[in-house]
Amino acid sequence: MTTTLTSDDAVRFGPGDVDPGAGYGYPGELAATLIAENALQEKIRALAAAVAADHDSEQPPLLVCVLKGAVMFVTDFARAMPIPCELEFMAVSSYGSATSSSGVVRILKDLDRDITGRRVVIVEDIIDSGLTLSWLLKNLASRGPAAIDVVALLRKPEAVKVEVEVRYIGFDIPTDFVVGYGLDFAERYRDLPFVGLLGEHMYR
Ligand SMILES: O=P(O)(O)OC[C@H]1O[C@H](OP(=O)(O)OP(=O)(O)O)[C@H](O)[C@@H]1O
Ligand SMILES: Nc1nc2[nH]cnc2c(=O)[nH]1
Repeated sequence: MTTTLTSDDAVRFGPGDVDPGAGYGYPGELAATLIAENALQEKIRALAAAVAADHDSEQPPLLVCVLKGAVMFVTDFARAMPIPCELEFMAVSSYGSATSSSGVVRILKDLDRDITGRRVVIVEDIIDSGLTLSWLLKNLASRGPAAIDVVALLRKPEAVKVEVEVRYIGFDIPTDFVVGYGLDFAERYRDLPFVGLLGEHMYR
């Protein structure tokens, strides 16, 4: 289910090449496409089928979307699920406007309801250091759910500082800072429909 990508899978472009960020108002800001829109959507359908196969419609999963990064993922994921699911949102932040985790997770918005006895599926865009997810798992586990699983679109295996048990992972990717499809740099680029690499001149 997990596709492993290396730096060689990044489609880099230079002067004279088509710049995929240009059509979205970001000309000259990206260095490469890492995961194209169709590859993302195909993977999301596979992840939704795998999660649905482990649940039954009698006890619909409660998807907990981790804002803001997972917002694009959860909307496509929920619509690809062949069984009913319910949605909740939680906003946490450990990055602020930086490109590495501060390690301090803050709740910016909590869940709106009790999750006691529910089968929770945390929907995350990316596991980088693993600090956010490990904190979130402990926090939600203390609220008495029947089960907690995690579906993450992206993971950076070489950056992980805290090992976390994750059942469903879309892509293992290199450690480069990625943007697009919900992932930002200083709130920009979330609106891109693909995952790309930011040009180094944009943040160094
Ligand atoms: O594994 P980690 O190193 O903890 O990184 C992963 C977290 O970082 C991002 O959130 P961020 O704090 O940037 O907030 P955002 O989703 O609102 O952009 C991302 O959405 C994950 O939640
Ligand atoms: N935009 C973005 N946010 C992150 N949060 C943790 N890792 C990343 C990353 O590579 N890109």
